[in-house]
Amino acid sequence: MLLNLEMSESMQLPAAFIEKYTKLLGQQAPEFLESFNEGPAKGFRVNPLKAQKQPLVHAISDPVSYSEFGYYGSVSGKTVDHQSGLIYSQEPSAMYVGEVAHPKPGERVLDLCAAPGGKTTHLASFMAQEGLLVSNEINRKRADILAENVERFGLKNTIVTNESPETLEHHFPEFFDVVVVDAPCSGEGMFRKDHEAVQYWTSDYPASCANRQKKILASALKMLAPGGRLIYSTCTFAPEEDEQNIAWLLKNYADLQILPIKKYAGMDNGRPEWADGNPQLAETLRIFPHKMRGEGHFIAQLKKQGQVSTHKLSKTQKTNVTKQQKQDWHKIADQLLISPVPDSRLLAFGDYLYAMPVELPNLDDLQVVRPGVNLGVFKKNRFEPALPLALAEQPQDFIDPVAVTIAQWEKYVHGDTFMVTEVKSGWHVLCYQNLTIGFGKVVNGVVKNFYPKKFRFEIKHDAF
Ligand SMILES: C[S@@+](CC[C@H](N)C(=O)[O-])C[C@H]1O[C@@H](n2cnc3c(N)ncnc32)[C@H](O)[C@@H]1O
Repeated sequence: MLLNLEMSESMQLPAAFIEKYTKLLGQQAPEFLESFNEGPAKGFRVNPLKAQKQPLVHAISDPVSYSEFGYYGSVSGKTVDHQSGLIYSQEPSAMYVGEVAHPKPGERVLDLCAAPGGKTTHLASFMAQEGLLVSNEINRKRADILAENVERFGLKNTIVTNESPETLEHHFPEFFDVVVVDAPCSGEGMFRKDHEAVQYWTSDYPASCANRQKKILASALKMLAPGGRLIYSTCTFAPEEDEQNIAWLLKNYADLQILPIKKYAGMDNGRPEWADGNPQLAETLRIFPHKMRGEGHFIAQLKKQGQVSTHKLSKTQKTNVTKQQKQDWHKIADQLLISPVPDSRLLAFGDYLYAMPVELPNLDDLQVVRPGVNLGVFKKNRFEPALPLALAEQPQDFIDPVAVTIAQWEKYVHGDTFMVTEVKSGWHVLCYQNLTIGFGKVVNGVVKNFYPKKFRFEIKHDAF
């Protein structure tokens, strides 16, 4: 018999790290340092944008008190909950960033350092598919993963860009109501999850991260509209990257003020004495792993003075599809969808067709990974619908959805064909219970499989 036990190995922390936090934390230091020998806290959020309101496989018996959508527990990627985008795996203390940001439907939101998408999917959970969420990631490979997670979550109001903050600032001057900077950091709060992260740590690392963070923050502020909010977070304990960066902002930007953050049991105030002593820094927030079930986070919320503008866009992105492309799309869309997206929001990117968010700014000269929902691909004289369209809509939005059993779902995600009865030939969305899972093309009772090869997996059933 094999026992699957999750062991936590004792961690070798750098001597300089131990010395630093012993000085900073005083009496609390032993408990803090000891917490690195425990296993990491795990959690997930449930996607409120899906018609299915509760996970079908994952238990939601252990809610995270400060998060509307969060639960403790690990996620299995090989489940219908995960494949359909109903759940997103996220370390519990990271969930408080999205809660603090809590954008409203209709707002313009920027997630500046967004991959792999934990905060983006959380922000979108509050936005009810309205307004605009620009989810940006500087690293191309990570931006692709971000786009996959955005698509799995089914986000219609979100575009994914792959830009540096310096480039982005020229496109969106004073544009956003909410800007989230979940900054690249020294990652001390990742040590338990990723033991290798310890190897990168040196005593100068936090200071070099802080320099990079200041540059990112300067760009972020150029994009923040008057009256808008900046949410800054890190998953590190280093004061250089946390309170000291906020002290720097307050000194250098007279139009910024700190907004208080609600603190739940176990959460700490920021430490003014770890920066320049400005008492307002106590309004920032710290989550420590020895005080809460989480890996640790720092969060600050700031407001830019001024009146919220009326949001007039000088130039919006116009549709660019040809008459032929429109015809090819409608041939399929009119059979599949109860209300296909208006033609004015169709955008062709090479052979791919996207549905743009409403009121999308002009995207010329930007590296865009995903300008909206990928509706499908133009093939020779025909259009093939794509998985992101299935995941962005709910079963009731489709004409003739096909209900599959769990055994058929397993075949689908493995890339196999399967049989259905009394289903008209042609394209259909496939649903397991109240979840859309993808498209299939039915030909004489056989469902041809169009689940993308890169996402396929096998469910192994234990033999008795
Ligand atoms: C802490 S991670 C973001 C995690 C993400 N917000 C989430 O919740 O899933 C920081 C991100 O910043 C990106 N990054 C690195 N250097 C950057 C820079 N100079 N400007 C902007 N982003 C940067 C990294 O590639 C990384 O994906």
